[in-house]
Amino acid sequence: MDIVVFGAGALGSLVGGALAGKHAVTLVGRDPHVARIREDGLRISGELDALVHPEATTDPAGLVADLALVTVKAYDTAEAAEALADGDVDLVCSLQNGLTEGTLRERLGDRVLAGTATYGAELVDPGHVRCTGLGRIHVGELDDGGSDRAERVAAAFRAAELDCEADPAMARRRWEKLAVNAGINAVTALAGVENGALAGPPGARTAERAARETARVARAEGVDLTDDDAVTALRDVVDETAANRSSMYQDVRAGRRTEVEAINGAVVDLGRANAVATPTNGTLAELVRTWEAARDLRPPDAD
Ligand SMILES: NC(=O)c1ccc[n+]([C@@H]2O[C@H](COP(=O)([O-])OP(=O)(O)OC[C@H]3O[C@@H](n4cnc5c(N)ncnc54)[C@H](O)[C@@H]3O)[C@@H](O)[C@H]2O)c1
Ligand SMILES: CC(C)(CO)[C@@H](O)C(=O)[O-]
Repeated sequence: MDIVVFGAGALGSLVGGALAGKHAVTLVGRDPHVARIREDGLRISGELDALVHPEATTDPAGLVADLALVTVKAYDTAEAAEALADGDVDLVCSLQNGLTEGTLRERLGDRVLAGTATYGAELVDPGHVRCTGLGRIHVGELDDGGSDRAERVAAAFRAAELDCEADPAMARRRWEKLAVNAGINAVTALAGVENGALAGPPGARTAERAARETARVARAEGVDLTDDDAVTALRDVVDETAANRSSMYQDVRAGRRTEVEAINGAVVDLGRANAVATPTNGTLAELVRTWEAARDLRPPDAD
């Protein structure tokens, strides 16, 4: 399978590098990471160990592939969609956090599949990505139901020894992951703590309120996710990733823009559209925005 990975950062390099052992993979990213891959190959260390030589480019024009994986940060999704629309890709699958498939579908139509990834990846140096945790990838139709194309994508991932399954209930899975991110990411980023700090009060209270709010919005959007489902998923991830720093915590520590708009912000926006109150998500979003604004990390048109 010819695969383009659009957004060769931590997750894109890990997944794209793993796929490169079995498929024709082109990583689309930026220098110096791309330059080093072109020179010396891509080193994968940590829970996975490989040295692979995928194609790598900084040029997003004219991409042709059977499958394009989108692994840019949520706030770069529209740009990725534009670039892919100018190319010739048969299928697109996001592995991003947050609700980004709508932005992709606006530009790319029904070529877009939904995806979630719980592998942990960290870019160590240009040309070197570390797998910080094995996980699972789920792919499927945005509007639920199984499909041959989702099964084909999952089989391609499994052929490269990635843990992947096609999920006929991706809407529920995407919202469950959103509830987990809405609960963990902002609280750990603002409090400066690893995920395990949310195993009990006081952090658990705020995290679980945010997760319950997200479940209520999910149900208003027609997705069958109970408050208990959301809290159980949150508690399981807190337990499984107790020693991890969430991606938003890592972004804040590095002084980078966060994905708060695609996580807590998206919950608030969709809550408003469905007349569902989301006070905890609203407060978390405003606090992270305050941090971003103090460092000029917010886009000029942001409210
Ligand atoms: N890192 C993880 O462990 C992990 C796990 C699960 C989900 N995710 C999600 O995956 C997504 C990516 O996360 P990440 O940690 O890999 O972020 P990252 O910042 O390491 O990678 C994104 C990469 O995309 C590149 N990029 C953005 N726009 C581009 C463009 N127009 N052309 C070329 N390159 C472009 C950036 O330069 C960057 O290297 C996020 O939504 C994140 O929440 C990450
Ligand atoms: C599941 C998760 C919250 C674990 O840290 C991860 O999605 C992240 O860090 O964004």
